[in-house]
Amino acid sequence: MTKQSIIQLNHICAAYERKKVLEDINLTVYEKDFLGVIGPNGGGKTTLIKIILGLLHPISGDIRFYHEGKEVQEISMGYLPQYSSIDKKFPISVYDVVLSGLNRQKALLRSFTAQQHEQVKNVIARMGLEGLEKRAIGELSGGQLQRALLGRALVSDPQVVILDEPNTYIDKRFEAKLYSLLEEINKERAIILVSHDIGTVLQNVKSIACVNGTLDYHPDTEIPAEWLEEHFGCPIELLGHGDLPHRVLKCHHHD
Ligand SMILES: Nc1ncnc2c1ncn2[C@@H]1O[C@H](COP(=O)(O)OP(=O)(O)OP(=O)(O)O)[C@@H](O)[C@H]1O
Repeated sequence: MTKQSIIQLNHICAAYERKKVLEDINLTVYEKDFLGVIGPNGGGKTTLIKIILGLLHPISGDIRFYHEGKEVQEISMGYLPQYSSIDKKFPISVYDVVLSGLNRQKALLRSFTAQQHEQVKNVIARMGLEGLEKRAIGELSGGQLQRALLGRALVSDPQVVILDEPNTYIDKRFEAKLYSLLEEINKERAIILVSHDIGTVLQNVKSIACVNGTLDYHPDTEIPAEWLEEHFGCPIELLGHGDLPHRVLKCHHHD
């Protein structure tokens, strides 16, 4: 069976004022894909996500969306932003954070429907946040906040879930659970995962986009060690995941 594309980026260039950040990017995301986006600091990973989400317009190139093989205007996307971009002091409860994930589906000037409130309750239960519905986000642990925001990303039942650096929420206990939850979610929808943590990415994703101004796509998790060394400029620990898990510690010297 051929894989159906859902997102296609063609020759995308992106810039902030005059500074070019992404150059001639081509990328296809497939149905039920699990795409890892890796790359060094400032390489343009978040910019790529902003382009996909429509939050930033490319200076050239185009982005197309597909549903069941047909081109459509847009597809539904859920987004978990970077921890550093969250205003933890914002006075909003867990329930309202999750509910805000349905804003785009709410009819203008209408209240949320009973069914939408039911969706919120179901997601809160799935995220293990029952009992915390009324708690302000500023009073949550990193892991609880992450689950509330993941609930917000999932509540609309989107076709793609995009997670920007989910491992910066600093809750090691939840991390293993997060990845088994993502595996579950991936049975029904595509996931795009941005992360610095190459080992975790390689263990969990199906395909990889290496971003550093330009984009190198790998349809599997075999990334040439040369790319990692050249673009990260520091020793990289690779965690293999064949039949026998193994670690390869790449070591090199700076001049
Ligand atoms: N709003 C902005 N205005 C101007 N420059 C920006 C803006 N956002 C990002 N940049 C610059 O664009 C480049 C790419 O940033 P981006 O956040 O996409 O990289 P990243 O790979 O996600 O980095 P990190 O891993 O640190 O999150 C960086 O040099 C950054 O300083």
